[in-house]
Amino acid sequence: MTDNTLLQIRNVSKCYSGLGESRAVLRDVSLDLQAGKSIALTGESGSGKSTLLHLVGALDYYDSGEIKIAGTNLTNLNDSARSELRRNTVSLVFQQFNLVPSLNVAQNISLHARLANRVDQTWITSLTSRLGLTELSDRYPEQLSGGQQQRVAIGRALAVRPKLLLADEPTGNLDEVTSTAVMDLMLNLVHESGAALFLVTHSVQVANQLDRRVHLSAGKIA
Ligand SMILES: Nc1ncnc2c1ncn2[C@@H]1O[C@H](COP(=O)(O)OP(=O)(O)OP(=O)(O)O)[C@@H](O)[C@H]1O
Repeated sequence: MTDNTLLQIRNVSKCYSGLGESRAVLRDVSLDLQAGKSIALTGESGSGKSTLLHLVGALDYYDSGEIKIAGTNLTNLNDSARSELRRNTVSLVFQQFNLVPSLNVAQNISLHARLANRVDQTWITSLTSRLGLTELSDRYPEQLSGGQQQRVAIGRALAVRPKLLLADEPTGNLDEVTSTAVMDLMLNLVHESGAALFLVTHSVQVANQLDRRVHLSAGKIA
């Protein structure tokens, strides 16, 4: 582990059990991600990509191994410490944009920053403008296109200036042209904010835009 290692995954394994059987979904997965760098996680459907992302986002629990984020060990971390990590250090962008329908664009973008009590209005105003959302600030999610909604979700995730941005197929719902534009913007903003990016994608084109590509095959890093 080097000094600027932000995410350290060591020998992580996870099984899902049900109907009397237990199935290994992740086996002995290890990787490091440095601050300011990006990794694309690729692999066939069912290879365990989302499961790994959820473990890193402290949304689920591993059976063995260890995950550390910015020096914090997720093993045995209690629920309130997990929530705090998700509020202050890690942000998530999903394929489904998960915007709050009753809040307008400006309110959605600043939502998590407000909840974390970390509103930096200069950064939020700049983010909103860079994302091309200034003119749309008063609109509600249902009045936006898919690409616009995803840009709001990216703005909301970056508004808190997370150390680690997790993204699960963030452009999976968008057409190719919109996807490329949204990805370019997201990568620029991630780079500018100094965050590390851990992104799940099926797209080789998207993966090639990141610093490194890690391939999962049947729960193991290939
Ligand atoms: N809650 C769960 N209970 C039982 N099995 C699960 C659960 N969640 C996922 N799985 C199984 O674990 C395996 C890995 O799922 P995961 O969603 O991580 O794959 P993925 O690589 O992200 O797939 P995709 O690219 O299709 O989204 C799959 O076989 C899936 O059926």
